Amino acid sequence: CGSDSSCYGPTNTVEHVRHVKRIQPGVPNAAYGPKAPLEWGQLNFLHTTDTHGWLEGHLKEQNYGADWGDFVTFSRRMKQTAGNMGVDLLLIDTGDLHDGNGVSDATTIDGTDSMPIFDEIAYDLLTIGNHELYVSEVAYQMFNNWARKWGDRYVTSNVKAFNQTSGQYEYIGATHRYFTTEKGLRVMAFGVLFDFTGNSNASQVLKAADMVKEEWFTDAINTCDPIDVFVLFGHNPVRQTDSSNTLKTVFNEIRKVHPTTPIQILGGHSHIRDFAVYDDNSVAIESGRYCETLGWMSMTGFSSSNSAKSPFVYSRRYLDWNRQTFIYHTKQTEQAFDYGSGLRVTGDITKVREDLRLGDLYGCAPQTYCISCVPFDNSSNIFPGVVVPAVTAIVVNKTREDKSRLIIGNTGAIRFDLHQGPFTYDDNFIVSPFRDVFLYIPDVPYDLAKTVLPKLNKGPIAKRDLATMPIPRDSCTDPSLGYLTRREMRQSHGVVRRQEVVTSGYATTDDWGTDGDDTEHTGIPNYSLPGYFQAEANFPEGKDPEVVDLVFFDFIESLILSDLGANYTSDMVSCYIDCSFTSQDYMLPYAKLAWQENIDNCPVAIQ
Ligand SMILES: Nc1ccn([C@@H]2O[C@H](COP(=O)(O)O)[C@@H](O)[C@H]2O)c(=O)n1
Ligand SMILES: [Zn+2]
Ligand SMILES: [Zn+2]
Repeated sequence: CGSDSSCYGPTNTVEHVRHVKRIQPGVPNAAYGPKAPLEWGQLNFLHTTDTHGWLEGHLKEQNYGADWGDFVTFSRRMKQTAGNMGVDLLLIDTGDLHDGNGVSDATTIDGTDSMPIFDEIAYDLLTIGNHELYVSEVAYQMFNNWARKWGDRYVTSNVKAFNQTSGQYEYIGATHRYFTTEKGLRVMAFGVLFDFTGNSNASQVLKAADMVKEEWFTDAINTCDPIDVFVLFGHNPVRQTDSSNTLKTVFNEIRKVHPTTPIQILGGHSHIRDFAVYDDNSVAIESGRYCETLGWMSMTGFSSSNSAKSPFVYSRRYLDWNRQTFIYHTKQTEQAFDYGSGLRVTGDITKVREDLRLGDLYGCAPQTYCISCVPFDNSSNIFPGVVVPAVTAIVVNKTREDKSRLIIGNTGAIRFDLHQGPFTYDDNFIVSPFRDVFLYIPDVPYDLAKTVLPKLNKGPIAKRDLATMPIPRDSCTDPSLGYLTRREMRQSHGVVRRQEVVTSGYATTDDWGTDGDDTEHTGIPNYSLPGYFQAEANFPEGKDPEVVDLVFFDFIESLILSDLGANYTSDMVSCYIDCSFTSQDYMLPYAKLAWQENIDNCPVAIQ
């Protein structure tokens, strides 16, 4: 076919517009909650991304209090609405399913108990995130179990896994998916990961620039089968932030062959709400993180024969992940909303939480400590407030406890704010989910060791995405008295009470301005933070030590060695406490050590 336009089906016609048109949102509702009904189009999208195991919802933040069971009900009701309206609704996920919550991370292999909970969502398309590829066992779980189960709906256009039987790297999911929607739109979908290099050797990530040269890809974009719309979805920020972003590479290749066919883009990875206009016939949405946001996008402009009638009109909306939102947009009441399927999933999550003992209490945090709602050196910041004292007190090799030590970590290892009140087994994973081993080099001259942190913070970050991300919460809290069980917590915030106030939360600015948030919020402070933190432990009083044990996460070993210079090599590095002592293991002992006051009557702070 090549570039002969006759062979790639319907194309846009006539009216070419300079600016991508949008459906005007309705009049805002003054009361707290969603501002107006969603603007449905002919083709609609619900988008999840970077859920990172938060299937239980946010137990301490009522604005994100829905759980995955509520989402099951919502997605089913929305599919039915689409059916009743005679339009299409696609459900899409763009990866990072693990690392961030006890539901996904408290099992020996991440995801063992959380992945089955995804079963009840009828996703049309899913793709892989970098967090499915750090650990070989997890990559194989995706390859051997979930890719098989999801079939051609799991599209991993540039990610392969090593098949131990064939001895070859093979695509984990499908390279692409060509399908026809219920209403007859012919869709060609590609699912691309950014140019990720931190994967274990169980997988192989093809650079997008190479992927687009693969025969299957050129065949797919030059196919004689008609294509009404491309869906380009991937674990990739929708805005070109750095050279590892691959969406634009693929977009450009599609455009060479299909200059005006609509390309709907869905992204993730940088954990923000965002929307970008690529060209007159292409827009892109990114839908936040951690089951805080559900993304909505719609488009209209296909003729009755499905040919594109430019200009298309689009809408986008970022929905807060709570039952009030779900109930409002399905025109239900609190009493009538639930489906048995959703309630069963809620029950499954409760069972997983009980089996894994995620509610076990380890301490009572005296206040809230956040990652970026206050400056990095503020005592309410989680680094000086919790992480530095915790690693100082707990990360100690008993045989070397008399030595001075510098402990260095990447700030990206801390994933979420720590809320005042009960600190549970679950909170350990919420704050520090990774299994990054504490390594060390003994007796490094202090004059050299002390140069490492400044060098790290000047150099490239072991990718710290959170620095640019808004944290949607107040630093002040409103503790209600008494310790609540999970069920009580859930009941107390399952429905956000309507108040005549605008609460704090995401206030997003994107290519279309500031009206994308479904519920208006006042916004929250978001201070930037360095890529790395450091704790000084057991230093002599009033003077510098001669040498220190330099302790660090294995995740940043290569950076540390390069900053120490050529005299330091990996054979000088060993496990500090033992090779199973990781970043999952210091917060619980610290909570036991530092936060026992009020433990029997620990007030829950639900924001
Ligand atoms: N073992 C690990 C793995 C990752 N990180 C941090 O997570 C960041 C990536 O997270 P996304 O959700 O944005 O994909 C990575 O840049 C590291 O900061 C880690 O610390 N340890
Ligand atoms: Zn992520
Ligand atoms: Zn990611």
